Parts: sequence; C-alpha cells; structure tokens
Amino acid sequence: MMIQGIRSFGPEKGETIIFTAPLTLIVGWNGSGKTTIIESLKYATTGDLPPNSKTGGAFIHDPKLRNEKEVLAQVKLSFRSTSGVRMVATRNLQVTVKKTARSQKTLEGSLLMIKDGEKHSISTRVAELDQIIPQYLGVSKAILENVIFCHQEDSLWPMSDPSTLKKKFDEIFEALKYTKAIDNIKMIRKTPSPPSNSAYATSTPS
Ligand SMILES: Nc1ncnc2c1ncn2[C@@H]1O[C@H](COP(=O)(O)OP(=O)(O)OP(=O)(O)O)[C@@H](O)[C@H]1O
Repeated sequence: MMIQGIRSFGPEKGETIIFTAPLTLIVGWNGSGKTTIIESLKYATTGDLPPNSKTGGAFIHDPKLRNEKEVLAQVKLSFRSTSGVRMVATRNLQVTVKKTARSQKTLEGSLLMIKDGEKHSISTRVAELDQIIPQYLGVSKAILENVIFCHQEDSLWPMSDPSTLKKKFDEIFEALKYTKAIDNIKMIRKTPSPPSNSAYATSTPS
C-alpha cells in the first residue's frame, strides 16, 4: 500500500508499506501513524473515511502545516483478487482551505487489473469502486468495515443496544439474503402448481 498526504504522511512523496503473509506487525510510538495505516486500508477497500473526518479534512494532511491552500492525498492498494489476479485500487482526495472553513472532496479513483503485464481499467467511478473492490477481495463490505478494519473508535459496537447490534449482525451474516430466500420459498409453496402431463395422460381415455 502507498499512502500520500494522509494525516502525518506528507503530500510530497508516497510512503510504501509491504504487508507480509501470514502476519505483519505494526509497531510504533504513540502518534507515529499505526491507526492511519489501518484507516488507509479501510478507506482503500471500502471507501469509508474514519469517524468524524468527513468535515474539517482531518484525514487529509493539514495544508496549514506547510502553509498551503490545498493538499492532494492518495491511497493506493495493490492486492490479489480471489482468482489470483493482481489488482491496483487508487483513491484520491483533496482538501482546500477557504476563508472560514475547509472543503474536502473525493476525486476520481481507479481499479486496474494487471494481466500479462498489461493494465486494464475496471472502473473509475467511486461508488462502483466501493461496491466491487470487496467483491474482488472476496470479503463483504460489512466484514471489512466492522471486523477486519474496525476503527478503534467504533470497536465497542458489540456492546451497542439490541436493535443496533441486530442490524450489524444482519449486515455481517448477510441475513437479508436468507429472509428473501425464505419469502420466495413461501411464495412458491403458496402458488398452486399446474396439473402435470402425466396426470393428464392417465385421466385421458385411450
Ligand atoms: N490532518 C492531519 N494533518 C497532519 N497530521 C495529522 C493530521 N491528523 C492527525 N495527524 C497526526 O498524525 C498522527 C496520527 O497518528 P495515528 O493516530 O495514526 O498514530 P498511532 O500510531 O495509531 O497512535 P496511538 O498509538 O496513539 O494510537 C499524529 O501524530 C497526529 O498528530
């Protein structure tokens, strides 16, 4: 993964982190950027920004720290899809300092498939990337958001009230699929079936 212009990762050059299998330990002093790495993984895979960062541009490197009016940020993630193909997901953000406030904008991203050394563009539309990257990873968005890259500020969701908890579990276990399937089975059972050909044949005089 490459991070550029996110929190303490400056915008002038990208920092690359290579994750090794089966385990990568991230160790560092307080404030050194461990959470930022997980936040960037979550952002690259789901398009989700950390809690409370939609306004104020806190996820993007602060332009004021370098006396600038604008900062461009990028997170690039290279991964293997479920079918073993190399993919590269890129997300771009921009923050602009205005007189009284800051405005944060999501710019066009991209998902590339690399086959036989050639790059093929799969999509550049952000909403589509949010949907298809989890599919190529073979992990649902709900599991990426709530389990694998669950933000430390959101990590108490298992203690939430019963209805919120049920909603989370329904998302994680994709319960809607099963309730829809059960409804369909009930519908099919209720619908009277047409007489079969063999029944017709036995009742027809020869
Ligand atoms: N918008 C921003 N621009 C520049 N730097 C920022 C911005 N937001 C946060 N930072 C800095 O980025 C760092 C964020 O660190 P992060 O929370 O990822 O560290 P950490 O290693 O997880 O720390 P801890 O061990 O305390 O959880 C801090 O040093 C913070 O001051």
